[in-house]
Amino acid sequence: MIEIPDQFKEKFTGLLGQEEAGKLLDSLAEPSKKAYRINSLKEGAVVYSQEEAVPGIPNAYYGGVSGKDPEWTAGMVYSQDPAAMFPAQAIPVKPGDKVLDLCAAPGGKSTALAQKLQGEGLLVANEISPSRAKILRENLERWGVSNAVVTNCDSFALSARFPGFFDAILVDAPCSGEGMFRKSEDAIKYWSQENVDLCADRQREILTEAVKMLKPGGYLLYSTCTFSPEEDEEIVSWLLDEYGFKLLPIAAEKAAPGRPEWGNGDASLANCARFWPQDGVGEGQFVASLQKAAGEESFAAEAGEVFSPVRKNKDKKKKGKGKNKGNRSSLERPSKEESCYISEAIAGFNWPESLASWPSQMLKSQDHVFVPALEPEQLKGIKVLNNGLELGILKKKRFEPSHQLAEVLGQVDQERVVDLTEEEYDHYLHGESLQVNSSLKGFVLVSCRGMIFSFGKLSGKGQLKNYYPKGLRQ
Ligand SMILES: C[S@@+](CC[C@H](N)C(=O)[O-])C[C@H]1O[C@@H](n2cnc3c(N)ncnc32)[C@H](O)[C@@H]1O
Repeated sequence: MIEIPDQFKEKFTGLLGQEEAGKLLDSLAEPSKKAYRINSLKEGAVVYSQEEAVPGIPNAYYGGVSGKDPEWTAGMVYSQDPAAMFPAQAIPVKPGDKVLDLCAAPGGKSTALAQKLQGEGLLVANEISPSRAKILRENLERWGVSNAVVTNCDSFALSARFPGFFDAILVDAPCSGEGMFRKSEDAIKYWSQENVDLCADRQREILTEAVKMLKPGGYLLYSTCTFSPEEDEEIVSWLLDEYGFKLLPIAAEKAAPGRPEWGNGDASLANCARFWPQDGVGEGQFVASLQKAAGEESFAAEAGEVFSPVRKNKDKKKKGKGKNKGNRSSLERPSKEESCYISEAIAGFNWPESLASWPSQMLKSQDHVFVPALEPEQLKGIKVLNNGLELGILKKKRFEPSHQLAEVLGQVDQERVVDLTEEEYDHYLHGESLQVNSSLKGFVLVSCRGMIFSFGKLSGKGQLKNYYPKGLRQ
């Protein structure tokens, strides 16, 4: 391991005292903690040990997972630092809410937020880096999320489109990464006080835009994986002073409280949660759960723009004329003939309840057919990687269902499934076609140990054509 910088040691000895700083530095020489979450949107038994639960996080356990296992390819599990599970757990989100994850890649927190929404409402998952946004999209796809919009832009572009729009916003800010010292040599190599200060400036910049997008009374969750007060208590103090937020307590038994004296002295800063590696939960993490004052003028109302997500709450579904009808003039609906190809190709599959009305919601953009999570008009000027559920692609007089659809259909029991042996599964992941024992014909879902991870196409004589995406093959 690379040597921890002396300036870091001195800084934290000054802040924590000799004894506590000694514990922190000793813990940085220990191996990092591995853990994983089980996807409650899908059913299935995972083989990994569930002996040691991560305290305070439902369906989360200590232990490693492999990206080659069906548990992973079928989106049953997500590998995540246990302390990093707390931000998404702490933010109050319920099905039907409109939620923004502003700095979202690779998607640990977005997948957890999608679980809380249970397919109802909207998740906008944004990432500024194009390569990381692609990974974010893949992770949400694997998780079987159909009510998310994955965007690739900066916070300014988003705030211009979504004033006063969101019920809850998670800002897991880019930071100096001191809490990642055990996991990443780069975090140590590039650490400097100058970088800490630069990160703090960028965090204020990102949060300024986040605040504009939050409804009055909405929730803001701010988190970092760093220890420096400049990026933690000082930022939260600024939010309290500048915007009148209220700090909410966080249920995290093993976390240490925030340090009011490291910020503006406001006693409520103790409501923040600090995870230190020496506490034994996981890596370093800082979490602050805030609520915006209610009754403030809504930016959305001022701007005269109030949009709704396409997916409604189950109990709020409108019968007859849909509210979203009529504002899609610029978008095409598949023709009758195309709708027939689509229905034919995907007949016989069971759909999650939240997507029950997909046939009346689908739209076409060139050859791509999708069920939007948000009216596309609202996303003008924003780089969108995915809006809702990509159903598939229209080819000459036929339709090919998408990989995302396979992962979404994996949420519910299916009859049109071919379950592969572990050996067959390995071949399928490589991209090979297989001879299997099945009399089914046409598109089928492909699983291993009962976990659906792909589409395939059967010839009727047991020849299974491989539809596992080329970019994901291993
Ligand atoms: C701590 S990571 C996010 C981890 C993620 N929330 C998760 O749980 O998987 C911070 C992310 O913010 C991104 N980022 C950096 N500057 C940004 C900006 N101005 N707006 C949005 N995202 C930004 C980084 O590329 C990085 O992916």
